[in-house]
Amino acid sequence: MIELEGLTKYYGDTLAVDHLTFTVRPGMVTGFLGPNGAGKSTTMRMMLDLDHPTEGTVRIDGKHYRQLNDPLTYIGALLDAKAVHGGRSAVNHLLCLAQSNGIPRERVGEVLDTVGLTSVADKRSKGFSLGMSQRLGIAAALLGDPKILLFDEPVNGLDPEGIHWIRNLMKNLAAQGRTVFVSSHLMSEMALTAEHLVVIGQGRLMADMSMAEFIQQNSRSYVRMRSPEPERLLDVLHVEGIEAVAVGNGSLEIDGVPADELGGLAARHQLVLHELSPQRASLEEAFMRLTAESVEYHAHDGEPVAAYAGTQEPAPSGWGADWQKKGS
Ligand SMILES: Nc1ncnc2c1ncn2[C@@H]1O[C@H](COP(=O)(O)OP(=O)(O)OP(=O)(O)O)[C@@H](O)[C@H]1O
Repeated sequence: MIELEGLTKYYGDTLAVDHLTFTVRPGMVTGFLGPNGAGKSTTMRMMLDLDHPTEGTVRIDGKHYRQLNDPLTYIGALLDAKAVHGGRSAVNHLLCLAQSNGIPRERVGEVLDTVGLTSVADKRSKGFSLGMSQRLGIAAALLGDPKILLFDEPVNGLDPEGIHWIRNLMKNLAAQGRTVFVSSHLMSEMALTAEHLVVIGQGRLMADMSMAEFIQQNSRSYVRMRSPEPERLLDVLHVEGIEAVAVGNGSLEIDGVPADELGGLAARHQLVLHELSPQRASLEEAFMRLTAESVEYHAHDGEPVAAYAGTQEPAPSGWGADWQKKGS
């Protein structure tokens, strides 16, 4: 497993990661979520000793990364798919990694096959599309057959077939008892892949819980009812002391009463129902709700905004003119 304790990183005056303490456990896919600039990549880089913490520690199976012999056999990672020597062929890139980590060369062919790059194994990686580079990065992560895998935005650039493939790959790796830690901005994808979530905002831990718990705690669940006799339905609910909100189309929304209870009540009063549906928010809604306050950059509808909110500074160049930093 991966254990973080009080992990903190300052870049100059910028606090990128703020006393993060959590454990990533084996046997499941753990999703790592946070708005842009929340500190996800910085945290993953520190897990791999690519960045040094200002404070705190990361342990990989109880050891510091530097103490691992042949680290690729403990932990494999895809961080930046384009961070490869473009002049090298896919096979040579993997052979170099294999040699420096005591991994037999036959393994290179195996992982190229796993990620579907065998036919372009001898091509230079600088000609690879983003999707092909992602696959090569995943091959590198799998090379040492590690127990722990980190993937930063692994579905970037992949087509629907590729996304489906990586989803199954991650689930299979977790089912084999491995620790799989993955960041993604694609909430619908994360909802299908991860069982557990770690959510950060402005470098701080905001949630560390199961997917189901996260959605339940950070969203509203209610039941929608629709009847051709909305007035009578409202009366019946009123008599039972159940509050309902009319939302148009003759639909009512009811909080805090299970759908089967409401169905039973309608049946007892011989009320015809055209709809009786429990509504549960999506991961995306739950995420937006939890992180609304910690989002660093907001897009604005309508007129472009030229300056930071709450400061007199001009908006940073490189950002679209309609991006605005939230005053904190
Ligand atoms: N090398 C660096 N030098 C200075 N500041 C940095 C550096 N790397 C990251 N930061 C800052 O640290 C904060 C966290 O950045 P990080 O890239 O870790 O966030 P992230 O959650 O991965 O964001 P995204 O979802 O946009 O990739 C940001 O404010 C960022 O500007």
